[in-house]
Amino acid sequence: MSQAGTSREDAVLVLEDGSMHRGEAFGARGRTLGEAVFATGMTGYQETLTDPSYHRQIVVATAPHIGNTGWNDDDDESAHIQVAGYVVRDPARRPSNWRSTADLGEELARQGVVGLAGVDTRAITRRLREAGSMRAGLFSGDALADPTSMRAAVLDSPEMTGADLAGAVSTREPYTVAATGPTRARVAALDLGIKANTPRMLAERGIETRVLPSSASIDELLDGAPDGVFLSNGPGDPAAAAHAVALTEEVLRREVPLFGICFGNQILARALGLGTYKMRYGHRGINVPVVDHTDGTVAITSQNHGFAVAGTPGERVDSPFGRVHLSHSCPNDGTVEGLTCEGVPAFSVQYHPEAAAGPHDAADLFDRFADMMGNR
Ligand SMILES: NC(=O)CC[C@H](N)C(=O)O
Repeated sequence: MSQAGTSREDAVLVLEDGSMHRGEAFGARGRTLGEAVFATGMTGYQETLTDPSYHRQIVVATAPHIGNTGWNDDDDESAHIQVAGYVVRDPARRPSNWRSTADLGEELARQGVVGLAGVDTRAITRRLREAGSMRAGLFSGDALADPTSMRAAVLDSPEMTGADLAGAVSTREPYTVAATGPTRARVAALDLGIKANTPRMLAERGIETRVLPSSASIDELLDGAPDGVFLSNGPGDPAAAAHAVALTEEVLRREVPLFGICFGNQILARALGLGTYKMRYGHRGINVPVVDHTDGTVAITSQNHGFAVAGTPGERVDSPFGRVHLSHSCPNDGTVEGLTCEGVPAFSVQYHPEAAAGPHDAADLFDRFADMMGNR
């Protein structure tokens, strides 16, 4: 190894379709398996890598040059890197930023995350776009093997469809994030893979957040009679998240104000009796447009999802909890991007108002939640 983090050692990405993409080892050496997905953000790799929603996914960065600003002490969205593996084209040889404390390749190695560099990430992305996200493996160092056995390992690995993963990333113990300034409301957040910026943005609005493990009971969730319940983002298939869906049904029954983002949007949908499905390749980027059908406005949003809520954007459908407006959609492909309940105080979006990384167009959704709790 020439220096920690990067070297000219071989590494290979093996996709489920049998294609092999050879490049150089980046980060830790070894073997990792996961679902290969592509992310299009030009910036924000540290937030992406530490977003728990990427658990068990091998992320391919379409931006060709990654690592320019190194790694810093401020931008983690959780306690550690969450992706199963990282694939980049051209890692920065020398990071430069006033906040940088480490090199990206070194940090991946330190945290034991296997990566691959020096491959044509746009060609890989075109393959994932045509064939869809697929199971994959990264192999380097001692884990490099003959193509047949590497592909067999990939074909042996679990599918993302049906995967119940929130429990693997959720907090073990409850914790509280205090409001900045006087406390205006108290929220119970079900941690299905929550990002650090969410309680922070609630705190800025005078909201105290108690974060609970995904396994919490309804009594634990509603202990102390919170003013609202928040359903976080998170990894895995919403169809496998039966406990979170059951909790949500009970919250809706009790008419406690509820706000969900991303996985939380899918959980709310299922609690309302709507379906969710696996998208071909999903939305992962920081410039995804979303139309709000209530007023025709468009927001540019941060997104990271591979499943979506079924239905026709703009329509209103009946649910056990009253009418539901499929109130938001993505104009790129017509995917449902948000729900507004008209019979109970609940709404959700498929995108990330907490951004980190990404634009702040949707930050007012936290104000909408605060107002909903204020008007209780
Ligand atoms: N960011 C998220 O919450 C992702 C939700 C879900 N795991 C999906 O892939 O669609």
